Amino acid sequence: MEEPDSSPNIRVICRFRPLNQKEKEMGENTSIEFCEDNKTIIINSALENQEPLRFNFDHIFTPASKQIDVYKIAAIPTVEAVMQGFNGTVFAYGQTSSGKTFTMTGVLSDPELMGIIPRMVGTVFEKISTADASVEFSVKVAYAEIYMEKIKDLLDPSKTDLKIREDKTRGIYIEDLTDRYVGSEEEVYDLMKVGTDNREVGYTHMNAGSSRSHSIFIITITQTNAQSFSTKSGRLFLVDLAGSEKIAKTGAEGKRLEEAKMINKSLTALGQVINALTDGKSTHVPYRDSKLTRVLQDSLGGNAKTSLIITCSPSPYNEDETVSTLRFGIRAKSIKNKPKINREYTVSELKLLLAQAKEELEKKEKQIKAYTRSLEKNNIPLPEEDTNNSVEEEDKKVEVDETPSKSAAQAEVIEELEAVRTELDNQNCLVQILSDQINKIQEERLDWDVMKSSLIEEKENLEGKISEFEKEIKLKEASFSLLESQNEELQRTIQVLKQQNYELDQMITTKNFEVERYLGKSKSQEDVISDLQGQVQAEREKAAKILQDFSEIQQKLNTSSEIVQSKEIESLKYEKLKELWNEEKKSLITELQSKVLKVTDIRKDLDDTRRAFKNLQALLLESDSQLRQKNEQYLKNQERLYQVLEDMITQNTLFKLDKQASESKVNKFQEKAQKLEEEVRRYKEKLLQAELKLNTLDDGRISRIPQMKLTRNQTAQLKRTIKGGVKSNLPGIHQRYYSSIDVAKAGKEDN
Ligand SMILES: Nc1ncnc2c1ncn2[C@@H]1O[C@H](COP(=O)(O)OP(=O)(O)OP(=O)(O)O)[C@@H](O)[C@H]1O
Repeated sequence: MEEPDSSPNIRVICRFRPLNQKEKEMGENTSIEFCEDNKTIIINSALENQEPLRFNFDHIFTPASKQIDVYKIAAIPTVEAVMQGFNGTVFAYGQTSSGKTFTMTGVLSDPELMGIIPRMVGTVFEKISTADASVEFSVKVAYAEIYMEKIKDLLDPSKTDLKIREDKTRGIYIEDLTDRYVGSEEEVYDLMKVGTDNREVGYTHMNAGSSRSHSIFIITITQTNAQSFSTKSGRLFLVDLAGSEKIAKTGAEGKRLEEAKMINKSLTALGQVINALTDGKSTHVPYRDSKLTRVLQDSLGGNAKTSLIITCSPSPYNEDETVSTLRFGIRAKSIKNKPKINREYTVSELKLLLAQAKEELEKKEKQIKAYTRSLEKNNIPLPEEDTNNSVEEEDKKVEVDETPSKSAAQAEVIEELEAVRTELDNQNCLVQILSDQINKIQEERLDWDVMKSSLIEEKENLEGKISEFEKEIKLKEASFSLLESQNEELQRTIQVLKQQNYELDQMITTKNFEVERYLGKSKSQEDVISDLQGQVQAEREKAAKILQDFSEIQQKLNTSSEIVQSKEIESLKYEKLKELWNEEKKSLITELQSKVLKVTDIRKDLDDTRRAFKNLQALLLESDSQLRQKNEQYLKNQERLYQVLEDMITQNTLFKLDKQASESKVNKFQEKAQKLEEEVRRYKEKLLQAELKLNTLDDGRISRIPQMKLTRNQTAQLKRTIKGGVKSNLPGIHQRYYSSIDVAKAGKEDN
């Protein structure tokens, strides 16, 4: 068994067809050199001065390759992946008449020449027949074509302009496209025949049976495990593109010309999508530029494992087209897809997810409680719970979210829960950072408060000291002015005493002069002189007394001047001290003001932080209530799922009963059919005998019995399942000859 492809890249396989009759007539030389590694080719151009071109692909098939080999390499990994629940695409691209339809469909009636599509169908049913009996499969088939930019349903040609839609569970799909349940490969071949007959095919100068449309054959395989009810669903896209052509070369005109233009336009859009996906700089991929690229959106860069088969002609006559096809393949090789298994969860898987979610919820609740405690510890009030919160709205939202697939809804809820959880984690982190900050700020604030009160105390002390100083200064100023006035008084007294001293000196001098004059004039006057001398003596004593008083006053005056001087020095010192203190006071006031400003800032910060903290708390509570609501919703969903499970079990039992009844009916019908066949055989024998008789009697007047033309029954489409390990009841393609459903172009001759 081939291993499914694990690379996300598109696999590109190149196939060269043999030279056709027309090409052989132009010469059998080929410019293609196939290397032994089966991955490289060199094109030795017929043009002069043209360097050989080298191309490398995942595999290259020579013109001698067999259909089975192409199938093994190009398609088996894809069908394996589809059976595992991946989406898979195989599409063929190439010049007109290069062998796309031969590779994709081939000759249905010939086991050797049949192409990829019938072989894949065979593999699907083979895999179902060997699968575990506990797995139930349903296989659906749809067939569409894009012709002149319109999508036509090939299984119901009345649907001619179908629309492309996209949704979460189905991805990109064609709306209203007939999807038929099939139970065997033969049923699929029948539908292929119906579709191929409805396809736009026409004669061109290059290909007598040229496909004028892009065809898309879709097989959807859904597997349900009957025990766990888990489902996987893989969609297989098998695309046969219309061939690109040079209009001048194909000589298209009229309707063919219009078709060719439209084909080339959509292939150009395909090239542009591939360029945008691979050039590494495009921000937009123009999938919507054509129906083809929109339908192939998941296959190109999306959810699918894709193989591209590029088909080429080996003739030098088609060298340009071959090189351009090879370049297309090289570009497509670097497209990276994102394939994933399309599955739905089982009840037990959902239960496990629910248990995990509950565990998460409990963890969150514990965290919330811890935060609430820490908030209370920090004296931060808890915001009031908003009980009016729109539970109804949330319920509605969940209901709307409930898409057709329950598992998708569960997955979405889980995803949302996960998102809420991450958000909560982030918020908790923030809350932690903020509460740390708040604690730090509160500590700082306490320090500031202590500092502030010590500063205020210091300020008050200083102010007290200042007023004491001022009082002292006032006292000293008063005593100083008193001293000054005393000083002035003393000065005045000194002046008076000096004046008196001077007058006394004058008087003594005058008296002395008189005495000397008197002594010189007469001795008799000695008595008078001694009297006068006594007077002088008395006057002298008086003067001496006055002088003594004066020197005492002088002394006093000196001491008071000294006192005044020392007072003056003291006053100067005090002035200096006052000045210094004023400066210090100023700087202290400035410092105090800046500290007060800082405290205000901190208070503001604290208020902001508190506000942010409150908001976070609100968010936390909101998230908490959302989580609780989600949990409730989960439980509701779980109940609903149990209900669905019970319904399904009941249905299953009913189905089994129905099946038994149907089987017995079928047996009865088969018995009846056998009897009828027996009767028909008898009638045929009788008829033959009668014809023989008639022939002997025939005179030419008896007309022939008209032949009955059988038409295929259009059965109503009920879901049909095939049990794993059960072989389809019709013979396989290898045992049956399909003369009536050969592909229109099978074995046709080229022009
Ligand atoms: N590998 C091959 N071996 C033998 N015959 C082939 C091979 N590939 C193509 N042919 C024949 O070449 C002819 C053209 O092939 P086909 O119709 O598959 O081309 P195409 O690419 O689908 O053309 P268009 O784009 O015009 O529909 C057919 O008759 C087909 O049988």
